[in-house]
Amino acid sequence: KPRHPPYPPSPKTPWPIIGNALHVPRLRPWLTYRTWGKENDNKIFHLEALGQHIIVLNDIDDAIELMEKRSSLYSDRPHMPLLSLMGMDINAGLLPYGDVWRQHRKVYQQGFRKEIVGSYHPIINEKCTKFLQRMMAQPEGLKEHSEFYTASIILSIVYGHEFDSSDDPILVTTKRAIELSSPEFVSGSLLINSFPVLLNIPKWLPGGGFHDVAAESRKALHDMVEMPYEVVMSRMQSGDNKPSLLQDLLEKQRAKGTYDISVLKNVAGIAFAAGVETTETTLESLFLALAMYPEVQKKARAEILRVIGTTRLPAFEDRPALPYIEALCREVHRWRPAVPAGVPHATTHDDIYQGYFIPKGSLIFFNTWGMTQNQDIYPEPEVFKPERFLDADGSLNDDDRHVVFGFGRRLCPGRHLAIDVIWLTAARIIAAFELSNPRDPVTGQSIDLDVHQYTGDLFSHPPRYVCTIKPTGVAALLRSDVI
Ligand code: HEM
Repeated sequence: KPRHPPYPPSPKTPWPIIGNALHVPRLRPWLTYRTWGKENDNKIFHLEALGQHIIVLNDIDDAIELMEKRSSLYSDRPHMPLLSLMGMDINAGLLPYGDVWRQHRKVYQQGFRKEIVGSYHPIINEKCTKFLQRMMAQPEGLKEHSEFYTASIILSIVYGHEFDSSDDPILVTTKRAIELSSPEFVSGSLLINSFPVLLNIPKWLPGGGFHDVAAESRKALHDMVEMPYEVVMSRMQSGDNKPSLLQDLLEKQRAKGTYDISVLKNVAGIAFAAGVETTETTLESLFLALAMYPEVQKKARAEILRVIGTTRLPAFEDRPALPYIEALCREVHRWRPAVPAGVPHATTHDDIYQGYFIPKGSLIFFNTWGMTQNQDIYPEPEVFKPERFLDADGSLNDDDRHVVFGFGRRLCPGRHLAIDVIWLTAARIIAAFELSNPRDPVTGQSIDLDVHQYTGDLFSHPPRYVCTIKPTGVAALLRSDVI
C-alpha cells in the first residue's frame, strides 16, 4: 500500500533511475509544458528527474491556491549549490525562504513600492526622451537603444549613476558579471546541482573546470556590487550628493542602523540583473506588436491625438485618460510574457492538493505561458488584441492581475517600476513614431513572427528584427525643449 496519495499525473512515462530527466525541456520549456497540459487535459502535472520532483501549473487558479493561499509552504526556491559557489547568493530571487531573504525582500519592497516609483517618474521621463531621440537619430539600432535605455533607468535610480556611452565602466562591469554568473556558462550544472557531492571534485580532475568558472563569476559579481557602492560612498563623503536609492538607504542605515550594509549593496546590484533584461525584452515585444498590428497602432495613436493633441508628448499624468494604451500594455505582457515559464518556487513541507501528493522540496513551475494563452479566458490567444482588457464602453476591465510577475510572497517587487516604464515608452513611441514592416536584418525577409521563433530558457527573446520607423509630426518635439 503506498505511503502517500499519488503524485499529479505525469505527461511522460519516467525511465528507471533517471526518471523524466531526458524529458524535461531545456529550450522554450513553456511551450512544451502548455502542449503537455493540453494533450493530457491536465492543468497540473508531475515530473521527476534524478530524484527531484517537479510540479507544473498551467492554470492561474491552481497557482493562486498554492502559491498565495498556501504561501507559507510554497515560497522557497530550488537549492542550487553551484549558484552559491558562483557568488549568486547575493540574489534575493534565488535565496532560500528565510531571514536573509526576508531582509533583502524588505529593502526591495521599500525601494520599489508603488508610491516610491512615482518619485522616479522624472528619471523615467528624461531617459525615455533620450531613448526616443536616439531612435530618431539611428532607427536601425532599436534593440541597442532599448538595452541602453533600461540600463540607464535602473543605474540612475539605484546609484544616481549617469552615463552617455556603452563603454561606461559601471555598465560594462555589471553586464560582464551577469553574463559570467549565468549557470548556462557551466557545463554539467544540472548534474552538480542535483548531486552537490560533485562540488568536491578537485579542479585538476576532468570535470573540475567549474571551479575556475565559479571563481571568475564570484569575482565579477563582487566588482559589480562594490564598484558603484564605492562611487556612492565617496560622493556622500565629499558632500557631492546625487539622490539615489542606495544613498537614501545608507543614510537611513547611518541614522538608525536598520539595515545590514551587505544587504543594501546586494539589493542595489541585483536590481539591474533582475530588472533590465526583463523590461527590455518586454519593450522589444511591444515594438514588434506595434509593427505587426498597424490597426492597433492606429487606434492607440488616435486615442493619444484625441486626448493630448500634437503639442506635447504623453506624460504620466495622462494615464487615466488613455485606457486603450493601458490595455495595449496589459496585452503585451499577456501576448509575450518576458518570463514565460515563471521562476520556480519550492515547497518547504509535504502537501496534498486535489488528492495529489506534493512532497517537500518539490520545484513548482507556474507556467505563465499556459495561463496567458488559455483560450477559455483569452479566445484566439495568439492574436494581439488590447480590446480583451476593455469593456464594451471602452473603459478598462478588471483583468489587471499581471501573472507575468509571479505569485505570493515571491511576487516581483520591481513590477510597479516595470509597468510604469513600459507604459510611458508605449505612449510616447506611439505618439512620435510609426512602426511597420518587421523583417530579418540579414535577409530583409519579413520575419516569421511565430512564437516558436522566440528563444530562451528563462527569459524569452523575440528574434532579432528591424522595422521601418517613420517620425510623426509629434516627433519634431524631440528636437525642441517642449517635452
Ligand atoms: C517586465 C519586467 C519584469 C518581469 C516580467 C519580471 C518578472 C519576475 C518574475 C516572474 C519573478 C518571480 C516571481 C515569483 O517567483 O513568483 C520576479 C522576481 C523578482 N524580480 Fe522581477 N520582473 C520584471 C522587472 C523587475 C524589475 C524592474 C526589478 C528591479 C527593480 C525586478 C526585481 C525582481 C526581484 C528582486 C525578484 C525576486 C523576488 C523574490 O524572490 O523574492 N524585476 N520578477
